[in-house]
Order: sequence, then C-alpha cells, then structure tokens
Amino acid sequence: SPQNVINCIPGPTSSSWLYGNMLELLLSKEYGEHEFQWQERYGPVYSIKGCFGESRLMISDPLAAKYVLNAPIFVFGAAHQKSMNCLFGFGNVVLAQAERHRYLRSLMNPIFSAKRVRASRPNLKERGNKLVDRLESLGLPGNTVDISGELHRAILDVVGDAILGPLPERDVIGDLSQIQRSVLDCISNITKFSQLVYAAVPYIPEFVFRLAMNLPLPTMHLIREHRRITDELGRILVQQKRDNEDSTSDDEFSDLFIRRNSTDSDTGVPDEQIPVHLRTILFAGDDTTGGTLGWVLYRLAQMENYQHALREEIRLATAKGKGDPDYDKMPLLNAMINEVLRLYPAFPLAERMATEDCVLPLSQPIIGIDGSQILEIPIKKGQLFFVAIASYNRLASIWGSDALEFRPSRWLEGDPCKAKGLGLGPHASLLSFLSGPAVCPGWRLAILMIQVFVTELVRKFALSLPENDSVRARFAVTLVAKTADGAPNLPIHIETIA
Ligand code: HEM
Repeated sequence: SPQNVINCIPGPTSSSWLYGNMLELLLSKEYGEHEFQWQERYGPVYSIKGCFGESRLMISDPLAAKYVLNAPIFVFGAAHQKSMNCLFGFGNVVLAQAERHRYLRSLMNPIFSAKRVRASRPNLKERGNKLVDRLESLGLPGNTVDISGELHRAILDVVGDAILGPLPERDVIGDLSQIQRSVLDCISNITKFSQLVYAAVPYIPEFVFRLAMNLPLPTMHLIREHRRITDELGRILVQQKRDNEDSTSDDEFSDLFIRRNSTDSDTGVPDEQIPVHLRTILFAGDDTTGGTLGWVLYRLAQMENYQHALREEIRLATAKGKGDPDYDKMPLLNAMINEVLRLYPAFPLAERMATEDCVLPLSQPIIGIDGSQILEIPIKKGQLFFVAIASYNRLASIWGSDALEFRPSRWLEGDPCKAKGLGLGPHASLLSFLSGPAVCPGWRLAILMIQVFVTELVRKFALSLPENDSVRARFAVTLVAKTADGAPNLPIHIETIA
C-alpha cells in the first residue's frame, strides 16, 4: 500500500516527536549542515519528520521535482497558505490555482518580459550610480559596515520603477522598504517555539486567524502598517489610471492589472485586489534579490584576486566610447552570479502538499529500508513535500563531484550542468527561480539588477572581509546572512578606489 512504500523510504531518524527533524533542517548554525549530508547519505528522495510526527518527503531528484512543480494537484501546505494570506491578502498569485493562476500570470509576465527588462538598463544604471553616491554620502567607504539595508532599498526602488512607474508619491518606497525589512525580521525570526506555533497553524480556524490580525502585538502592528502603506499605493495607482484612461501600453502593471473602467470585468482585477498584487510583487522581489546581491559582494570580498580580475573585466566593458556594457558578455561577472545563485538560492525549500493521490516518478530507483527496490512512489492525498532547491543545486549527478564547493570558475569551463535533459529552471539549469507554472516571473529582472549593481559597486569600491568575519547563511524564510551572534548582518569593508 502507499503508506507501506512511504514507510520504507530511508531518511534520518528523529529523536523528538515534537520537532521531528525540523530543528536540524531549519535551525542549523549554517543552512544545510544536516540537509546536504542527508542527501549524500540517502540520495535525492528521502523521508524526514515534521513537527508532531508528520511525514515529509525531501525531494531534489530532477524528475520527481519536475512532477511536483508541474502537476496541478500540488499546493502550499496549510500553514504557508494562512501566513501568505495574512501577509499579502486573499487572492494573491502565489496561492492562486489553475485557471486563476494562469490568468494572473498572464497579467504579470509581460511586466517582466525579456524586452521590457532589457529596456530598463539605463534606468537601472542610474539607480546603481545613485546607490554608489548614497554609500559615499553616508561616509561608508573606509569602514566595515553592513550595507544590505542600502542594497535592499535600491532594489525596491528598481522593482518600484518596474511596476509603479513614475508615481508622484514615490517617497513612500523608502517607508515601504523599512517596513518590509521589519516585517521580514519578525516573521523570519525562527526559533524552536515559533516552529511549534507554525506547525499548529493549520489547526487554528481561519476566523481566529483573521481576528489575530487585530491583536496589539508588534508583528501584527507591522503587518497592518505594511498593509496601510501598500493599500495607499494601490489607491493612488488606480486613481492615476482612471485619470489617464487613454494612455495604454501592453506591458505596464497599471494597464494590465487595473480595469480600464470600474465596471469592466473582462480585463484586469477589481480595484480592491490591486494592493494584494502590489504587496506580493514588491515583497517577492526585494528580499530575494537583495539577499543574493549581498552574497555576491560577500564572496567577492573574500576572493580578492577574483575581484581584481572582475574589476578589469568591468573596466574594459565600461571603457569610454563603448556605450552601455553588454552584461551578458561579462564571463567573470556571470560566473560569480551563477555560482551564488547555485549555492545561496534565496528560497532553499519550496513546500508543497498533494491534494490527490498520485504516483511520484523517480529518475533513479531508491533502495527501501527493507532492501526492496522502489521505482516510483505512490503518494496519498495530504502528503507534504519539500522541493529541496538548495539540495538540487548541489547534486553531484548534475554538477559533478565538487558540487558542494563554491567555485565560480566552473562556469568558465563550459556548461557545468552535467546531466543533459534533467536540468530544471529558467536560467543555467538552476532551480533557484523554481520551474514550472509557478516559476519566478522576476528572474530576468533579478539577474539584471545584480549584474548592474555589482558592476557599479565593484567599479567604485574595493571590498574585503573583516578579520573576525563570522557570516553564515541561515534559514529565515529566505536565506539570510547572519553573524555568529545570530543577528542579520553582513559586515564588509569598503574602500573607495583611487
Ligand atoms: C534572486 C532573486 C530571486 C529569486 C532567487 C527568486 C525565487 C523565487 C522562487 C523560488 C519562487 C517560487 C516560490 C514557490 O512557489 O515556492 C518565486 C516566486 C515569485 N517571485 Fe521570485 N525570486 C527572485 C526575484 C524576484 C523578483 C525581482 C520579482 C519581482 C519583482 C519576483 C517575483 C516573484 C513572484 C510574484 C513570485 C510568485 C509567482 C507565482 O506564484 O506564480 N521574484 N521567486
């Protein structure tokens, strides 16, 4: 029976019914400490325990992951669903399914098309220059500082440019950046206790959950404030669209999402839903891209020779009279970005739950704990999965025997993806932006933002790590850089280049 097969799948033991393996998975000193060893030991599909004895499958097997990410019967688990509705509001694209999801993505995808992203280069470069100026005006060069707050702010400005356009009230973005940071710090402060609360969330009735929104707790206050600001942005945007009904384009948020007139039901979404989509996109784009950019700078600070070579590449690409650099033709820049995307995927785990019985295909058989050979896995409705993005990006069967090693030069030696046909994802066979219908719509913009910001920063500043560097990647919904004391912090020494 399906249950027998699941029970036969190997995996680490857990000593606690209460926590299962979740503390090792989510609270390790460095993300993946246990997970990557489990993968070495048990292979690309294994079984772990969630809190309260719940069964979960970790999957990085490309065929199994592809199935889970493409078949329409997989949804987020109940705790994720409740928290995302709480943060973004009901009707958000992340939880939308089937027809509705396709519709929302058809509105969203043109905003992030290759053509539109390419056209945003000059604006991005200006944003990059502004970031450099701002770091200088704050007097940061010459010091060892955490510049991630400034990076996030600059990224949110670009995402704001992409979806809000030239709004007169753009000052709001500064407040929004701060509040997004604070909300994220609150919800991502993962502790033993918060793990249990999270595991209990599915059992809390929806109406109680909604009432909890109004509690006078700091997190709820922040979430309400975040809503207030984004509701206001949405209102301004709708008003502006109505005042300008004759100007239309086929790739702007306000033209795609906002109905041409308030009674039209064929186009866009109702006015009251606009803030939900604003919140989702502004949130999804900021933390992920900001975190990835931070890791690129961190690794460059650590690899000073590589940084020198990259600076030379940048100097040649940006030499006077050459026009704007073609960022895709800068091998050292892209090798570093790809290697960071590979080993520091902003979302290391994508949770999914089966809503129907199904059969999970495998690209290679598993040996069950009773010695039997398992060629495919019958799954019962309700089964929870983690699509282990960070583990997939480290599979030796795809990336070679040195898959665990951070080595940007692998990208300079031909295609590092060794398993043709099994690679997933929209970029470089990496799963970092996911794959399938829910693939990250912002991936091209994210890469361009990182390319441009790294170019502008490395051109102007020399980066190095302080002697007492203790930065580790920790799990906090996304991967967050934290120092040994556990504080979110990415101290890098920056010096202006003479
Ligand atoms: C390095 C940067 C980024 C990474 C690694 C990343 C990664 C991801 C991943 C893994 C997902 C799927 C999550 C899941 O379904 O479990 C996702 C979804 C999403 N991302 Fe990104 N993302 C990045 C940047 C961006 C940017 C810049 C934007 C927009 C400005 C964006 C907007 C979204 C949205 C709206 C979704 C939900 C899509 C859907 O559910 O259909 N992301 N991203």
